[in-house]
This record gives sequence, C-alpha cells and structure tokens, in this order.
Amino acid sequence: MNDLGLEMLPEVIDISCVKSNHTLEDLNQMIAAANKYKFICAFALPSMTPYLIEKLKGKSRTRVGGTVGFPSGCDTTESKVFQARQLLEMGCEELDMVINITQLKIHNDEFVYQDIKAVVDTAQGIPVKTILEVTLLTEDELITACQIAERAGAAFIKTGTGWCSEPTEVQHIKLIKSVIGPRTKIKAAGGIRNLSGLLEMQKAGCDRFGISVNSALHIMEEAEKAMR
Ligand SMILES: O=C[C@H](O)COP(=O)(O)O
Repeated sequence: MNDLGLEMLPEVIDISCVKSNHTLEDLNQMIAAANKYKFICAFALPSMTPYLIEKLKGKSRTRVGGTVGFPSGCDTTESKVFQARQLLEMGCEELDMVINITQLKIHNDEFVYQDIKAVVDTAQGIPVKTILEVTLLTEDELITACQIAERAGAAFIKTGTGWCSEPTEVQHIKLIKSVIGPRTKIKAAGGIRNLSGLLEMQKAGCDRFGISVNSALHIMEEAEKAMR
C-alpha cells in the first residue's frame, strides 16, 4: 500500500452483511470478525441494525453504520429521511445511502441533489456516503452524479451496494478521482475479492473499501500471509 501499511488495512475496510440472503450466522461471523480485526465500521440492512448495535456499540472499536435506500435508491426522499433518522436514533455513526439512480438517468438533477441534501442535513455532521451504483451508469452519468453528490455535502462517493452483478473496477475510481475535489473521499464497494485489486484501487485514490464478510476475511488472510 502507498502510505498505508498492511497492518492498517482494517482501518480502511467497512465490513458488511447488506444482502437480503445474509443470515444471522453471517451477522455473527461479521461481529466476530469486527472484534478480531477491528474493522473501521460494520453494516447490516436496517431491520438487523439494532442487533449489530447491541453486539458492537460500546463493546468494540468497530463503528456501526446504517444503510439508507438499499438497494435501488429509488425510494421517496421522505422515506429516506425517515430511515436515516431511525438509523441515527439507533446509534449509527455513518450512513451509506443509495442515490436516486432513476432520477439521475432521466436528468432530474435537482431531485438527485435535494434527495442527497435531505439525508446529509438529517445526518447533522455524521458522514454520509453516497452510493452511485457505478456499473449501472454511463460515464457522463457518473460524472454528473459525483458533481451533484459533492455539491450536496456527501463525505464519500461510494461506488456500489454489492447488489449488482458487475464489480467496481479501478477505472471507476480513476474517473471519480478526476472529478471530485480533495475533501471528498472515495469508498469502493461491490465485487472487491482480493488484496491486489484493493491495493490497485487504493493507489488510484480510494480511501475506504466496502466488503462482504467472507471476502473481507479472505483479504485479511492474504494480508496476513503477505506480512509474514
Ligand atoms: O459495501 C457494500 C457491499 O457490502 C459489498 O458487497 P460485496 O463485497 O459482496 O460485493
């Protein structure tokens, strides 16, 4: 890693169980992994977030994050705001929200902006990561989405939910990096499956990685082997 030693890897990994087929066993495996490696943040879908809060909050160095608008992002703004408020009341310390991809595609940029801004305002300083679902976007849509998200106060541009079949690629990170300013960070998520891919994205300017529990454990094993 550039200026980041491999021993610091957990500090840039958000571990997650955010698919509808994740089980309680998966969640418990994620909690154990969080305790073992001290990943920076852990995410579940909203109805399982209270369980994560109960098991991790105040007991682990790993923060608990909340998921807003998963997986489509095409909910009403009011429902996203309600969901964000609920997650913050539960004790979430970060929010990952899916932007309204349909409204982006029909060029309703003002809707996309107000939607993100409403969640950012609700979060009151808690970092909001805006998920663009980059593999569904054209290059022009990706550039526009980055500009809107940044203007609306997003702390991070996040590439995907993990629900799409195509993975985030290093070229997405390079394009995002070329569009955003230095204060906005990038979180790559969706299909990150090995250490070399992660390191390539980190070199391209990625600050955080969202990875499902099994892949995160595999990457940590690779890192441990590389450090021996
Ligand atoms: O943070 C987003 C997703 O959890 C990434 O899921 P994935 O690693 O299975 O692609």
